[in-house]
Amino acid sequence: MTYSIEIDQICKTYRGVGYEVKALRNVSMKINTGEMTAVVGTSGSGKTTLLNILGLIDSPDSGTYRLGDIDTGECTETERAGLRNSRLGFILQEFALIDRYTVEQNIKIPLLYSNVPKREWNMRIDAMLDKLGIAEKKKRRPAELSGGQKQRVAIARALISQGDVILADEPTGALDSRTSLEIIDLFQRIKSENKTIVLVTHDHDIAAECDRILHIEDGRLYED
Ligand SMILES: Nc1ncnc2c1ncn2[C@@H]1O[C@H](COP(=O)(O)OP(=O)(O)OP(=O)(O)O)[C@@H](O)[C@H]1O
Repeated sequence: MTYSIEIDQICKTYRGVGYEVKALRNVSMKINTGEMTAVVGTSGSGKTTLLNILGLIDSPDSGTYRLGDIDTGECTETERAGLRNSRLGFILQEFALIDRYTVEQNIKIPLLYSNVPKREWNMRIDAMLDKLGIAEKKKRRPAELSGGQKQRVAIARALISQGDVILADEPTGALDSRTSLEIIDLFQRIKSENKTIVLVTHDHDIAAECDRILHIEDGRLYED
């Protein structure tokens, strides 16, 4: 059986002059394709560190991480960048949109680093805008959008390269509770297209909408 994500005995320690922080301690988990998993934990417990490792932004000190059938520890930096662009979609804290770009330009960014032929870009962007219900905002800039609309743009940007694993850091953190639930509904729709979603959240109501809840405490992972 191949899991979408399989990590085994991952450790990560941050070291500097006079300090050492064990951010992840022997973390193991398997996530199936099409599962929506919440990672919850208090501030400083290791959630972002885990997400950065899953996103191939950072590497563990020890342990293995398989993305589908690929052992990422065996990959070169170029191969990791290739996986980031083709397999993964990121939704970062506070949307992380570029203010001076329009909605369309923001969504286009991952395509610049992908293998998607240029002639397909406009069609893909329009289809994605339609799907997320923000087609009329195409030429607007982030400052002209509501929080929920900004988050939809961030989700569109994460989905545009058609990666199969979506990693989201506090995707509802900046939204009121009604808009948060709308965004979670959207995730559930995305999930039904066989995407694997891992989201970090402080919000237990949001976590409760996921298929699984993983808790991190002081760098250790527990499942409900
Ligand atoms: N670059 C770094 N250098 C040193 N220590 C770090 C670094 N990044 C994170 N840490 C430490 O590692 C631990 C885990 O941090 P991490 O950002 O993963 O937590 P988190 O659960 O995402 O927290 P929050 O919910 O506040 O974002 C914390 O103690 C943090 O201070």
